[in-house]
Amino acid sequence: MKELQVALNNDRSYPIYIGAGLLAQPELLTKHIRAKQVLIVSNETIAPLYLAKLQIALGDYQVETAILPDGEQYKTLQYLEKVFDQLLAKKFSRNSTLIALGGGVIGDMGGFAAACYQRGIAFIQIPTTLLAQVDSSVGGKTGVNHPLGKNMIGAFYQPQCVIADADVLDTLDDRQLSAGLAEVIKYGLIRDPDFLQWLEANIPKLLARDKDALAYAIERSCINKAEVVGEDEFESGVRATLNLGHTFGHAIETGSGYGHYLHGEAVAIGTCFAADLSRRLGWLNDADVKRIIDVFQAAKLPVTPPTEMTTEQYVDLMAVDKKNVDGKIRVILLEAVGKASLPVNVDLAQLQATLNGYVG
Ligand SMILES: NC(=O)c1ccc[n+]([C@@H]2O[C@H](COP(=O)([O-])OP(=O)(O)OC[C@H]3O[C@@H](n4cnc5c(N)ncnc54)[C@H](O)[C@@H]3O)[C@@H](O)[C@H]2O)c1
Ligand SMILES: O=C(O)C(=O)C[C@@H](O)[C@H](O)[C@H](O)COP(=O)(O)O
Ligand SMILES: [Zn+2]
Repeated sequence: MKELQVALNNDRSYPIYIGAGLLAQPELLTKHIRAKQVLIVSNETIAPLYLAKLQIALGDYQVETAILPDGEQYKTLQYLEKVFDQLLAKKFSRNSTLIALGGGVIGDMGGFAAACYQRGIAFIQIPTTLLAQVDSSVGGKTGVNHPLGKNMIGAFYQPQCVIADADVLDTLDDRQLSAGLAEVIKYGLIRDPDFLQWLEANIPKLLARDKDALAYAIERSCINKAEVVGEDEFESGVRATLNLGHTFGHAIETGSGYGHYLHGEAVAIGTCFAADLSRRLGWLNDADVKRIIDVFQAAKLPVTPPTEMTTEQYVDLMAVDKKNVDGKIRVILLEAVGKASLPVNVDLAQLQATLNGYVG
């Protein structure tokens, strides 16, 4: 097992445990639980696979469950309410613990529920998708979607620990594995060019679920994420680089209806779009853009946006991005392959012209 640390101020640092068979090691979990009441939040797909293991590990606790329907379209305030209903119905007190057992949707919702319930109860992330193990379970961004914008209601709220058991990825389907690779590739593009090179050589192994390759990709991704979050927990600077591809990606997710495109797929398309904008600014050349498109395609990810949406719809949705300031759309671009910019104001005419090239 590998143990990494997310280093934060005020004693809020926490470990990320990465390895095989971790769900069968109850002490990893129990050493972070302070009192008897534990609520496990999961969904209808994951619970039948892994809930019993956790319940066995927590044999001495009062374990209750909140099982949500599966899908990005349920990452809403309405379904968050189901978690609060259960916490209240079972009379959970302030020293109780919420465990999020699932992918990014469950992690974001569970974390937000924990942040809100009685103004904050302890929270543990047990990520079960590649995307959640390499990105969403680390760093404390929690929240839900709104019909008009992705992750628009939420809080920064850090977990007590993250337990990433690589074995659970065995049951993940290939499309979800590829979606996770989009965020893995992101680290290479924004700050870790050596990792990008490694990925270019090893994506076939990752797609074939080679255990060593996956373990390495998860660890190196978490190292990158932990470093960025440790430097800028609340996104006043460098953390915004983790949003590469997300301004456009979130517009695709919201505009096409949550759940149609997976988050990682939308991020892959959004990153290729950001690469195109970076080329127009003279920061990348044609070969750089091709290299970026190639790496996503090698990971079996889409690279062009849905044409059912219009330029106007895209611009409208990008106008509600959290990085925007004073009504100006701001995006993360690439100054080079392996080096992200901080948020850049985009010229509206150039944005529209670029979008017209894709969607007419
Ligand atoms: N908080 C953050 O920093 C952050 C970072 C990236 C993404 N996100 C959010 O995460 C969400 C995407 O997360 P995701 O890609 O994990 O999607 P997801 O949570 O919807 O999970 C994907 C699918 O895989 C299933 N699943 C999960 N684990 C499984 C397993 N082990 N075996 C079989 N099936 C399994 C789920 O039930 C679901 O159907 C988005 O809402 C995105 O906004 C948040
Ligand atoms: O941790 C971060 O910071 C990220 O931006 C990670 C992203 O991969 C993630 O999708 C995040 O939820 C997007 O954040 P948002 O602030 O744009 O909603
Ligand atoms: Zn993301």
